Amino acid sequence: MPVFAANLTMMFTEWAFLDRFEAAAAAGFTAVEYLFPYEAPPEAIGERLARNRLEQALFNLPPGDWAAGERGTAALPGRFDALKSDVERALDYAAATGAKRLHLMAGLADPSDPEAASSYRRSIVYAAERLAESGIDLLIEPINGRNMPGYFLNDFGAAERLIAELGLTNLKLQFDIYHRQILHGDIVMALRRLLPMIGHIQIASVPSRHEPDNEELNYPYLFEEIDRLGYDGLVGCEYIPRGRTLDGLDWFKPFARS
Ligand SMILES: O=C(O)C(=O)[C@H](O)CO
Ligand SMILES: [Mg+2]
Repeated sequence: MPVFAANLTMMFTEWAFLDRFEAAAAAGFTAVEYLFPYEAPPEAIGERLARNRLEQALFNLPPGDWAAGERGTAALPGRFDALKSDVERALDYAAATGAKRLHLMAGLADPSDPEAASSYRRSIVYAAERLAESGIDLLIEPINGRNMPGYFLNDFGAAERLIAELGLTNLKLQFDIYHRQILHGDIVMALRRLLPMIGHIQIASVPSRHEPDNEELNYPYLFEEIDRLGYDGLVGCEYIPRGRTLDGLDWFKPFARS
């Protein structure tokens, strides 16, 4: 059975961030992910993880000025020095939480801009090589333009080619099924073909990005396929609960830690 990670940025928002760890564990999750941990001390997060016997699945490297609309800086020329310190900051949190995969966001840039493409490659190579020293994988994730207009990495084919071309053993694909369906569809055949480079999977309903129990995707079938493929990573629940988080967890009951 897939091992699911509660996304504490989008789920359990009825609680303060540091209290979400206990709420997720009480609901039966054995792992968590979130977008950004940086507003809490790393040791406080590490303590919550240990106290609640939770695995830290993933978080994002610092994304630039999120409040100002930035969505990562890796593809933004002139931001390389800041990216290097962002990598160090993320590594501090990875050390405190035991995270073994970090997601590097590209930023808002034109995919056909050679300067952006060059900055993106440079950032990825630097970050991947630095993370490799700690046995951590670097993930890149294609994101659809409806959710993130202008995002640089907006195509699974481009991500696949870049990962293959760079040949970095710890550079992996963050396969968000929600984005895959919106961008390209053909989810199962893509899971089968890209499995060797998949470092993390995420789920949500399409088109509303709610619990994986409704709308256009057949998640019970997809969970069985993930098992058939022998995927041994984690599945991040990156969805917006329709109502209260706990009221929307019927889909999760067969997978919950008792
Ligand atoms: O947008 C997504 O799907 C992600 O997973 C990013 O990490 C956060 O925007
Ligand atoms: Mg995602």
